[in-house]
Amino acid sequence: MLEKHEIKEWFRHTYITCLEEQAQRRSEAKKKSYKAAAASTSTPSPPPPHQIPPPIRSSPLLHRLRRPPPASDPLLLGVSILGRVSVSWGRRRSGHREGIKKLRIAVGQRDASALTTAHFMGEEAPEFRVESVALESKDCLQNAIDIGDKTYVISRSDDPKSSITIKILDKLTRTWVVPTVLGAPPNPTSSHSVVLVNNEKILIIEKGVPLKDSIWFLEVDTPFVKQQSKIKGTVVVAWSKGVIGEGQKPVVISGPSGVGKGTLIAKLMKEYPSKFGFSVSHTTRAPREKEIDGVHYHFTERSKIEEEISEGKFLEFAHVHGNVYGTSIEAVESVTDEGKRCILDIDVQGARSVRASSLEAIFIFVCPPSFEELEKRLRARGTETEEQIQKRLRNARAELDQSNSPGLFDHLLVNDDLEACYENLKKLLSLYDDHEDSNDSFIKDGKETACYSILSKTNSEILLQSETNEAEKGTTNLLSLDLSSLSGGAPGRTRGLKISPVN
Ligand SMILES: Nc1nc2c(ncn2[C@@H]2O[C@H](COP(=O)(O)OP(=O)(O)O)[C@@H](O)[C@H]2O)c(=O)[nH]1
Ligand SMILES: Nc1ncnc2c1ncn2[C@@H]1O[C@H](COP(=O)(O)OP(=O)(O)O)[C@@H](O)[C@H]1O
Repeated sequence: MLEKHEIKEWFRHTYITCLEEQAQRRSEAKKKSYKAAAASTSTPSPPPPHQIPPPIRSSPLLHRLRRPPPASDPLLLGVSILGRVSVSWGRRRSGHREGIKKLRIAVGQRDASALTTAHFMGEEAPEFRVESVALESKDCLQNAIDIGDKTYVISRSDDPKSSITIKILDKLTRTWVVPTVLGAPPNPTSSHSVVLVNNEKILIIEKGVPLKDSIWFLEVDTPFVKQQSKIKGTVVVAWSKGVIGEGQKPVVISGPSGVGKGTLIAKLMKEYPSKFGFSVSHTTRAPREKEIDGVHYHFTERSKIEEEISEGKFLEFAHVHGNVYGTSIEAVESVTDEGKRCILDIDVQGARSVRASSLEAIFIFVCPPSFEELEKRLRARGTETEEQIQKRLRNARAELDQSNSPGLFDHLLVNDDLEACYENLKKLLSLYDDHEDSNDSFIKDGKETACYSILSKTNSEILLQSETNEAEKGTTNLLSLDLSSLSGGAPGRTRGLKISPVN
C-alpha cells in the first residue's frame, strides 16, 4: 500500500512534469515560428496556418495521470483535485464551459492506470484543462497556480504547527526557486482554498478560523514585491492579510524631541482607550526610568532590529539621535486588528517613509511655540544628558525645517498651551469620518470559525461557499467577496474588502 505522502509526491511529480513539457512544447513552437520568420526574405507576413502551434488545451494532465503511479503494491484511494477547469465536449468542441471544480482521481491497482474523470454540469468531460490544482487529502494541501511562465506551488505540510511554504517553478528554465517570503503568513490551519486574483496576487481563504481572519493575499508581482526583489536581489513574495472594510486611517505624529508629542498622545489614549491604540516602536536606545518594555517601546539590540528589518518586518525605520527606531508592521496592524485607530509617534524621516508606503495615514507635525521653549521643556523633562540634549536640539532645527516639505504633513499643530493644543488635535481627528462599513458588520465581529471554499471568480467578485452548514448557525452558505476597491497591501494589510451574503 502506498502511503499518502507517496501518492502526493507522485501526483505533484506528474503535474509538474506536465507543466515542464508544456513549457518545452511552447518554446519549441516559438523557435519554429522564429525560424520560419527568419527564412522569409520579403516583408514579414504571418506564418501560414499550419505553422501556428495548436493551442495546448487538451489534457496533458489527464494523459499523464493515465500513467501508472510508482507503486509496488496495490493501492488505494480517492484524491480530490480542486481546479479551474475548462471543459470541451465532442470532437468539434460543440460545448465549452469553465468553472472551479473538484475532480476526483481514483488510483487503482499496481499496474492499473490512474483513473481520472472530470464531471462538469453532470456530464463526463472527455477533455479538460486544469489551471490551478490543489491536491487535498486529510493531512496535506498543495496548490499550484500558473502565472505567466511561473507556477507557484503553495504547500502546507502535514505538521499543523508549521506554516505555508512557497516554491516557484520557472517553466522556461525548468528550475525551482524558493523565494524570500516577506510579511507574517497566515496562522497554521488545516487547509485553505486558493484562486488567482490577477497577475499580481493570489487569494488564499483559510479554513477553520473566523471569517474576518481567513482572507489572505500572496503578492507575487506587486510594486512592493518588485521593489523588494530589486533591493534583495532575490525572488520575493509577500503576505498581506485582507481587511474587511476600510478601517480608520492611522495617525502619524511627528515633531522635535521635547515638543510634547508623547504628552498629547498619552492624553488621547487616556480619554479614548477603546478608540485609539499606540503603535509600539522598536528602538535600540536604552529605556528611561519609567519606560516599560513592550508598552513605551520594544527595546532591542541593533543586530536584532537590523535582521528583522532585512526580513521585511518593518513598515519604516530611521536612525535618530544615534539610535535605530522602527515601526514594525505588526505594531500597526495589531492595533488595527483590535478595531482601534493606530497612533504612530515617529520622526520626520519615518513619516516620509510611511508617506511613500501603501499605508494611508493622516500626518500631523507638532511645533513648539519657540526654540527657547523647546529647549526649556527638554531640560525640564530631565531624561537626557547634556550631550544628548545638544544632539536633540541640533536635530530639532533640521526637523522644523522639514515640516514644510510639500505634501508631507497634512496638519501643523503648535503646542503652546497644552489644553488648547489637545483640543485642536481632537478637532482634527474628528474631522475624519468614523463610520463603519455597516454591510460588513455581520462578519466583522464574528468569532465563529468558518469553512469557506472558493466557488467561482470574476474580475472583481469571488463567490465563497460554506463547507459546513452555516444556515444552522444562522449565517449564510454563500458569500460574495467584492475585490473592486482594494487598497494598501504588503507590507501591511489589504483593505477595502466587501463581503455580503448571497441569497
Ligand atoms: N522613524 C521612527 N522614529 C521614531 C520611532 N519611534 C520613535 N521615533 C522618534 O524618535 C525620536 C526620539 O524618540 P525618543 O527617544 O522617545 O525621544 P523623545 O522624542 O525625546 O521622547 C522621536 O522623534 C520619535 O518620534 C519609530 O518607530 N520610527
Ligand atoms: N504645552 C506644554 N507646555 C509646557 N510643557 C509641556 C507642554 N507639552 C509638553 N510639555 C512637557 O514637555 C516635556 C516634553 O514632552 P514630551 O511629551 O516628552 O515630548 P516629546 O514626546 O515630543 O519628546 C514634558 O516634560 C512635558 O510634560
